[in-house]
Order: sequence, then structure tokens, then C-alpha cells
Amino acid sequence: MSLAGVSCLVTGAGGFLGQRIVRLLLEEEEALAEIRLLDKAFSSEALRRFGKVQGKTEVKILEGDIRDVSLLHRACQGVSLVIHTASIIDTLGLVEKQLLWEVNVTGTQLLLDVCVRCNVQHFIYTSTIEVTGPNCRGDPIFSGDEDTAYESISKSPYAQTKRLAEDSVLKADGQMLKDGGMLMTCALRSMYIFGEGCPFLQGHLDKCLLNKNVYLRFSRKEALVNPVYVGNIAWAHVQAAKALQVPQKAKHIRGQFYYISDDTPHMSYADLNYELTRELGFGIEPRLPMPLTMLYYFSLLLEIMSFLLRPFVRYIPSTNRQLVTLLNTPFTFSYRKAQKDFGYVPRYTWEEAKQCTGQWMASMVPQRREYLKSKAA
Ligand SMILES: NC(=O)c1ccc[n+]([C@@H]2O[C@H](COP(=O)([O-])OP(=O)(O)OC[C@H]3O[C@@H](n4cnc5c(N)ncnc54)[C@H](O)[C@@H]3O)[C@@H](O)[C@H]2O)c1
Repeated sequence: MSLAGVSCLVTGAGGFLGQRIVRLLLEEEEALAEIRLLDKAFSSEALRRFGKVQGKTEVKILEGDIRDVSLLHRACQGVSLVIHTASIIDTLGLVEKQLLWEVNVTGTQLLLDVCVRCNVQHFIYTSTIEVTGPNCRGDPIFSGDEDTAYESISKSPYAQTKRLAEDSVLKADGQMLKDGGMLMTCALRSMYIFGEGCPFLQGHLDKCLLNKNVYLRFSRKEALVNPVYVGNIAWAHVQAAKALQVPQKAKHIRGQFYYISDDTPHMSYADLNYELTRELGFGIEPRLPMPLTMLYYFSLLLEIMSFLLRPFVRYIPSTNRQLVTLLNTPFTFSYRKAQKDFGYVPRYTWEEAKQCTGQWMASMVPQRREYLKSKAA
């Protein structure tokens, strides 16, 4: 299986995952013809990194908004594969709902429409485990798969937008293209992603440094999850893209969603932070700041305050019930179906993932300390 000669568009290419997908595409032995990178903004660091690995593949940067249809036209004209990772991630409710909706849902629908008009054959959507759950009751799942029945009732606006976007993507499978061909789509439901450059890890590191080098325990030890390393979820996109080129394989993949995890040991989100930087000698608080039920009602109280203050001031609490449930519900998934249908196996072992991520976090410590000091001054 190869992507030799393929022209591909990656949206969200300047983001944490997007950058890693682009890097893997550029490293492919049998070079792609062209990769177009679309994002609302690219850091100079990201552009420098792309320059470093650029080989025979032509790289085109398209800076702009996913809601701009004329930009989407330019981006899709002449490509046969779209990897759509661009999205706003918002677990706290910091972003206005309308914007979240426009980018995550409308943006995806606009992109699908343009793909049909521009005869794009293959479309891979980066979805999230949050479209499955956990639900508000916090029902656990252990080693679930695509057939696991689960009552998904999430109130998180982000999860709702991702679900709607995923639905549009999977429904678009089989649509007739303008040239008489057919659009084939699939969605990869990623676990929480960790790795070098992960903005969430940086946030946790900051809080740890402010807490005298002790990680806050925001999830109980028993809340086992299986996050995925950024290199592995990126690799899953590449593997799915390759398999879609082969009609015999594509017929199993199209219209399907897949859970993508790897061999990261099952542990709570808080324990993952600790594990990744164990060698730096940081500690972790042994218990949640208060019993789970109390934490839940405390979050409810903050939500009520936020609601009551709304006419006067926009107050976004640092936690909410949905987040408390997300962080404290056992929720693990296997990648068996992705392995069976498109040959996905993690490219990096847990040891490699831990080492690379840990080194990156260690390299961040001095500058984060400086930054936090200057902020406090
Ligand atoms: N990070 C995680 O733990 C995680 C877990 C599961 C799924 N995902 C999914 O993976 C994808 C990538 O996430 P990430 O962690 O790399 O986040 P990220 O924020 O680093 O990347 C998203 C990119 O989308 C771009 N973007 C946002 N709005 C845009 C717009 N209007 N027009 C064009 N580009 C826009 C951003 O600039 C950013 O570069 C997302 O679809 C997310 O839902 C992430």
C-alpha cells in the first residue's frame, strides 16, 4: 500500500496532530505528488519543521479559514485525498457556541460539498472518543470496540459538534462526484492525544510547577483510559489513507468509524502526566481535592454561578460536571477493527512515546518556569 503520486489536502495542518500527519506524509518512501496544508495560522516553528523534511513532494501552504468556500475550492482543486483535522477543541466552554458550531460542523459540511464538486475521492475525518462518551451518568467502558452498545448522552457542546460533523462525513460516503466517481469517507475516533507539543500537557505541567512540582490529581486512579501517542494517531491516518487507495480494502473502510488507541498502558489522565515526567522527580497528589460526588456538585454550583452572572459578566468556571465525568470515568477502547480493516498497528511503542514526550516536557520546564515567574511578577 502506498500514497505514491497522490495529491492530498490536510486541514488543521498547523495544529498539534496536523503537523505530525504532514511530517509522516513527507517522510513516506514513495513520495506523494503534493501536500496542501490548510490552517487558520501556521507558527514559524511549524513552517521551519515542514521545510526540514520536505523531499520530492510539493508543499503548498494555504493560510485561511475553513469556512471560506473559495479557499476550500482552491485547496481541493486537483487533490484526491482530504485529511480533515481542523477543529476547535473546547472542553471548558471558553469558545462561543456559534463559533464552535460554524467551524466544527458547518466547516466540515462546506468541505464535504467542495470535495464533491472538486472530485475528491477519499476523505478521512479526525473524530474523537468524546462523540461516544462518557455519558452524564459516567457509565464505564473497558476495552470497548465499534460494536459496544452505549447510551451516548453528552451535553458537551464540543462533543456534540464533533458527533454532528462525523455524521455528515459518514453520510457523505457514496455520494456521486461531479465526474461520475464516488466519494469514500471514514472517521477515526481518536483517544486523548499526548506527545511532543501537546498543549494540554503544557497546561498540566504549568499547574504542577505552580504547585511545587506536584501534579494535581484531577482524575481518580481507577478512572482508566488509554490515550494515544500523537505519532500513532497520525500513523493511523496515513494507514487509512493508503488502504483507501486499494479498492479491495476501501470497500470495508468506507462509511465506517474506527477507534484509534495504541499500547499505552491503561491509567487515569492524571497518572499519565505523572508517568510521562517520572524521571524529573515530580510528584502527584494522592487523592482528588474532594470526594468525587462533592466535586461534581461543586462544579454544578460553579455552573449555576456562571449562569446567574451571565447578564453582567462572562464567567467561565475552571471545571464543569461534564469535565469531571470525562476525567473520572473508566473509558478504554481497542484498535482491533482498525488493525483488521486497514492494517493499523502502532508505529511507536509506549516506551518510545514516553521517552519522546518526557524529553519534550523536560525541555519545556526552564522556559515554563521563567514564563510563570514573569506572569506572577
Ligand atoms: N488533542 C486531542 O487530545 C484530541 C483527541 C481526539 C480528537 N482530536 C481531534 O484531532 C484534531 C486535531 O486536534 P489537535 O489536538 O491537533 O488540535 P489543534 O488545536 O492543535 O489543531 C487544530 C487546528 O485547526 C485549526 N483551526 C481551527 N479553526 C480553524 C478554522 N476556522 N479554519 C482553519 N483552521 C482552523 C487550528 O488553527 C489548529 O491548528 C481535531 O479535530 C480534534 O477534534 C484531538
